Amino acid sequence: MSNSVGIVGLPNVGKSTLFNAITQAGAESANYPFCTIDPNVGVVEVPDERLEKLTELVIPKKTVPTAFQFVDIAGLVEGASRGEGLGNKFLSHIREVDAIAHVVRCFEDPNITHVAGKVDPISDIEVINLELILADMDAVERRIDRLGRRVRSGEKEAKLELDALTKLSEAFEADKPARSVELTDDEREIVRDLHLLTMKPILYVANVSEDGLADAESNPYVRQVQEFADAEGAETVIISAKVESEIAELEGEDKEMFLEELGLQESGLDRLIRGAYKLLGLITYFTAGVQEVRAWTIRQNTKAPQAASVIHTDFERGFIRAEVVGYNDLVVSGSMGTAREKGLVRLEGKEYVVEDGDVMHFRFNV
Ligand SMILES: Nc1ncnc2c1ncn2[C@@H]1O[C@H](COP(=O)(O)OP(=O)(O)OP(=O)(O)O)[C@@H](O)[C@H]1O
Repeated sequence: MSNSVGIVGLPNVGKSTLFNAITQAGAESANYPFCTIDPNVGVVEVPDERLEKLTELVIPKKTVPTAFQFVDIAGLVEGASRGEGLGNKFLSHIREVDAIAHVVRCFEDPNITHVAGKVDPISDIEVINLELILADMDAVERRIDRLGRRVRSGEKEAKLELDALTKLSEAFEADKPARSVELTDDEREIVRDLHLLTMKPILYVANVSEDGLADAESNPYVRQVQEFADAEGAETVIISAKVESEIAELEGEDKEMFLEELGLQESGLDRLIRGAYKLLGLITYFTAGVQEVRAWTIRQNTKAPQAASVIHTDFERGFIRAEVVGYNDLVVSGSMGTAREKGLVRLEGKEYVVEDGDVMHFRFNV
């Protein structure tokens, strides 16, 4: 499963600084076979206190967190949809990611040029969003043109498709993204293969200066970003990319001391990782054996055999049943044995929908 979040934003807003922090703090991609090895891809492990607790309980030889990837998508400038800058190449990179983290400059620095001459988060967001909307509009219009003959000959499916495309096209005309359009499940299915850029879930990353981190909530630029995001039903994560790149160089106690000095509970990167994981619609289940305690990523509403397939396809093919105990039940019990004695370990079949925090053991036969 390749879950990836693309980092986008105008030039000089702090994307590379943030991406460097990600790769510095990042995980060995070798541990995660699904991750791409590419200089523009940074693998991050998902911080999860539950995994630490399970490690204390089971004392395994190894603990492995779950991971996903960020992709650095540099090169978006005004006019990209018309081929300016890296233009279409840039847009095709966004097409491949599952969600978007949009970095917005909320720091002042006279020495760092702003492409538009001044710091103006809403205008920056709108420039990028407009490029994405124009690219989507182009894709939708080309599809509408191709449908023409089939619609005229009265084909019912073509008519349904045209209705969906028209709704999207009207939204684009009003500078609204595809994700704001209400589509039926059927319509959503029909337009899925267009991989519309503005259909992808998005979160905004407000990049503030180091000094501005303490009272970021009162930074008017941050407030503007938050209001914009709220109106779209999107989340905002406030970070200082510069500070994150410093934190990423530290480990253990040094890192904790630095965070304490800054008055932070956890790094902004950890908050961003968690926000992005949620944005992708992902949940975690665990396996907990003496060899290895490990977190695994699945989409919400995944049934047990498909959840098992992220460990190995044989687990899905030969799935018999799963032994399941909820994380809290296991922690309260103190051990798998006690949880079993208390009747908290359930046997579940093929139709079981795995929940976030389930501790699973699969029985299979191939
Ligand atoms: N939070 C911050 N506070 C102060 N300066 C910052 C912050 N984040 C980034 N910078 C500085 O802003 C400058 C531009 O950052 P960066 O190169 O990361 O931008 P970018 O978005 O990757 O630009 P490009 O797309 O042109 O590569 C750098 O000098 C960087 O150190």
